Amino acid sequence: MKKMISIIGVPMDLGQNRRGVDMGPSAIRYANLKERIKRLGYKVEDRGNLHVPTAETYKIENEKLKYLPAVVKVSEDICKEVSAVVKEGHFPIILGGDHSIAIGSIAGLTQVYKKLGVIWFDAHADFNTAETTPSGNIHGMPLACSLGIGHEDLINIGGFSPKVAPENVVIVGARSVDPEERELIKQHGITCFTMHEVDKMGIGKVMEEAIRIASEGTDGIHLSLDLDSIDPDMAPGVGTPVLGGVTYREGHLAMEMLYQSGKVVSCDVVEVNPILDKENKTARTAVEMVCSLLGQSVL
Ligand SMILES: NC(=[NH2+])NCCC[C@H](N)C(=O)O
Ligand SMILES: [Mn+2]
Ligand SMILES: [Mn+2]
Repeated sequence: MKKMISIIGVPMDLGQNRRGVDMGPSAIRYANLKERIKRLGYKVEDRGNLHVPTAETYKIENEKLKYLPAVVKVSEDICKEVSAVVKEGHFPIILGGDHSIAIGSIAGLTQVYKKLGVIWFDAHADFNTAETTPSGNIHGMPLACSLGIGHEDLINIGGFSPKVAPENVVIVGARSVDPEERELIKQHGITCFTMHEVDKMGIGKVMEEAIRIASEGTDGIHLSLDLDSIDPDMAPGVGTPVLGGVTYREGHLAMEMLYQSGKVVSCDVVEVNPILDKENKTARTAVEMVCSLLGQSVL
C-alpha cells in the first residue's frame, strides 16, 4: 500500500528579504501538484496553509536574526502539523515559503523518526549562524539549526536539540557557500557534494553515496528540496539564483534514485517565488521533481 500524501503549505517569507516567496504554495498548487500525485496512484490530502504573519506587522529587532520571534512561532506550528501527519502514517510534503520552514519540518519529523537522515538539495549550504551570516536571513541557517548549531530558540523548536546527526546529513548541489559557513561545515564533518563533485563524479554516483550516508542506521530520509539547486534556466523564480546548477535531467535522476531507495519519508519544496518566475516555470519544475520523487518515471 502506498503511503497517503499530506500537503502542508507554509507561506513564509520572513526568512529572507525578497517578497513573493510567500506565494510559493499557491504557485505549486496552481501547477497541479495534487492531481499529478493522485495520478501516480496515491491518496492525497491538502491540509491548506499554516498562518504566517505579514512582514509589515513586525519590525526587525535583531539584524543578525531577522524576524526571529515570528520565525520561531511559525516553526513551532509547522512542527506540530508535521508530527501530527507523520503520526497518522502519512508522507508530508511541506510547501514553502523560504527555506527557514525546514527548521519546523525537521523538528516535526524527528518527534517520530528518532534517527532521521537528511539530503539537503540546494545551491547553498544554509549552514550559517547569527555569528557567520552575511545577510541576517534565517533561510541561510536551517541546516545548522537542525544540527543544534545556532540561536537557542531556533534549535529548540519541538523541545529538543540536536535533531539530526552530522553523519546522516548530506548537501547536494552547493555552489554558493559563505567563507565562515564553509569552516562550520568542515568542523562538523558534514558531507557536501558541491557542483564540482556533481560534474566530476556524475549525479548518479553522487546520489548513490548521498543515499547510503543518509540511510545508514536511520529510520528514513527527509529530502529538503530548495528549487535554487536546479539551474536557473529551469528554475528562474527563486530569490537567490546561482548559475551552473543541477540540470533538469540530473534533477530527475536524483529524484528517481531517491524513489528507488524506498527510504524517503518526507520532503520540503522551498524558495519558489512566482514574482520572480517566468510563467510559473519554477513551480512546474518543482511539481515534476516531486512526481519523480514519488515514482513517476520508474517502471
Ligand atoms: N535557502 C536559501 N536560498 N538560502 C540562501 C542563503 C544565502 C546566504 N548564504 C545567506 O546566508 O544569506
Ligand atoms: Mn536553501
Ligand atoms: Mn538555496
